[in-house]
Amino acid sequence: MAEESGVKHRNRTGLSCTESPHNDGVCGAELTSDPRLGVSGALQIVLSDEEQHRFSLDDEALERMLLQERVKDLHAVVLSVAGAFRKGKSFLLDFLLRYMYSQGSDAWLGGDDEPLTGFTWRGGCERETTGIQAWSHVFVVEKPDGSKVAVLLLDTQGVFDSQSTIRDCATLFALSTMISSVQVYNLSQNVQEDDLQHLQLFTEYGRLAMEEIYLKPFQSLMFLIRDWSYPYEHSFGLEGGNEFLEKRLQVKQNQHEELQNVRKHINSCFSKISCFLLPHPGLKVAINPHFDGRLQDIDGEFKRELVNLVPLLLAPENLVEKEISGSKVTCGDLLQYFRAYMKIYQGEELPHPKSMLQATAEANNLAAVAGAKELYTRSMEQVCGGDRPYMSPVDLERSHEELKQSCVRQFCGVKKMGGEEFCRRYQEQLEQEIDEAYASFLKHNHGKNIFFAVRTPATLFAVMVVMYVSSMLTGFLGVSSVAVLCNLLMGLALISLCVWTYVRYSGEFRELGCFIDRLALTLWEQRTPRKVFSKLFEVARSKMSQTQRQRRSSNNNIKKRN
Ligand SMILES: Nc1nc2c(ncn2[C@@H]2O[C@H](COP(=O)(O)OP(=O)(O)OP(=O)(O)O)[C@@H](O)[C@H]2O)c(=O)[nH]1
Ligand SMILES: [Mg+2]
Repeated sequence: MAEESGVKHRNRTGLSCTESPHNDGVCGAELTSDPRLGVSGALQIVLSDEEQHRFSLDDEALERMLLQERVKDLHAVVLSVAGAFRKGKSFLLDFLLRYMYSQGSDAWLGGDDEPLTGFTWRGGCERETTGIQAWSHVFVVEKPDGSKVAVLLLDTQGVFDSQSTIRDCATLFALSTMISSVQVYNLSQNVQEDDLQHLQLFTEYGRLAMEEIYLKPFQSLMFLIRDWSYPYEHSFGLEGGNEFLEKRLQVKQNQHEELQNVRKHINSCFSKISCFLLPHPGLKVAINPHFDGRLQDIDGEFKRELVNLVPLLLAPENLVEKEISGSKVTCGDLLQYFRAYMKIYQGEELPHPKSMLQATAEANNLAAVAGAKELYTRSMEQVCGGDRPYMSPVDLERSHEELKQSCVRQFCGVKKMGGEEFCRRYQEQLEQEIDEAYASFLKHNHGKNIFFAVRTPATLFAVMVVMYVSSMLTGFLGVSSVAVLCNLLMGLALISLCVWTYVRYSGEFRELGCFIDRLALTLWEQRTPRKVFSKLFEVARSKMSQTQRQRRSSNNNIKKRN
């Protein structure tokens, strides 16, 4: 009977989606036997990978649902319910389904002893819904102006369950907010400051993923406060809710900047914000493990307010069509947006939202790293900065080691959050950054060495001298081809020297200057002039012996002829 700690309410028929003509051709749905709901069901459109903490789109199921002939060209109205887990989101959505299926009947709430079915809901403390589910039946509704719209209902994974990271929660909340035209933010008892802070974080994560930032990136947000216990201050329903929310979201002059920013952010994100205060549904709903959603077990006050709430969201005159960049979106377009947004969240280009402690600990540690590194750079500038003369590398290394140690001591001395293990990672980062800075100081110091400064012109000059002597020698020995080659190389060295001087003087064509420097360095390190010279000498010697041999044989021939 009981699954985990509560009874699941979904009533599967076991029918396959292809067996019925009434199921909109959508597969993957959990089918229900409720005659009101037909054989439609909850369709898992965003699947969550528990281990990898990744989400994926069931593209095929979504395509079959949104590209049905009867809805694909209709403007979409998307209503989603999101918020903390175990707060009655799926339960509420099942009443929304009853309303949609009743087609305007006043008795839409149903009979007293009918179990509540649709999106799976249950009692207990463990989470139920995962990823994002859509009701497989897309409702076609005619608005008072005669236009037809397609209404989609989305149920989302509750945030802050014990298995999801902040990033998972932010991804699902942001995705559902970006896709929906009405987002119901389901809260319990009150609007706490952390509820607002999380809404700020999640909507900012959504805004980041949108290609262009519009003045108001999202449409309608309704704070739905369940188990409202203060009707004597703000009455149940929309009016009391709006009064209450206006007070909560008010930006006051004497408010701390942090509080002001949260409020300004939320106000700036949504075109319309409202609030509805819903009473407690009664103890049977909250704690009876056998409660299956029958109206007879629900408090009258709750039912009265439910009758006011649901038409506010779904009555034809109140339906809000989904708009992206100012134009209304059809079901067909919605599929493309869903795919595009999902891809962004699957990629790695967005920053990862973190828990408050982790973000604060990171900020603490990064600030301490920056402070310690600045101390190192400043001190090293005094030791071997731009205007200081060349310093012996041994002394420089000694200064570096001393400063590094004192900077690490400073880093360890700063009070930081996150614990020892966490801080050690940042200490390692600091040490690495200091070593990199040292490498650059070392290079700079090296550049001040007079010998280093003249290395390129000295090498080129040496090449010129060697080539000059070689060309004289080989010319004298009669190996004119080698002499010409030597002259050519001497000319090239001279041109390189001129170019290098010009680059150093003007600061232009620096790539060319670097190339000449690298060439000179290679010659310098390999002692190539010496090698070239010995090679030339060898070539000249072999040429000489060859000409001597030729001369000898021609002399012999002459002698023979005589
Ligand atoms: N206190 C209280 N409980 C409610 C309310 N509405 C539904 N419940 C109960 O809350 C429990 C959880 O309902 P669900 O609809 O499964 O909750 P959920 O938010 O979808 O939970 P997850 O899918 O795990 O995120 C059920 O036992 C409902 O009977 C409400 O307004 N107040
Ligand atoms: Mg649920």
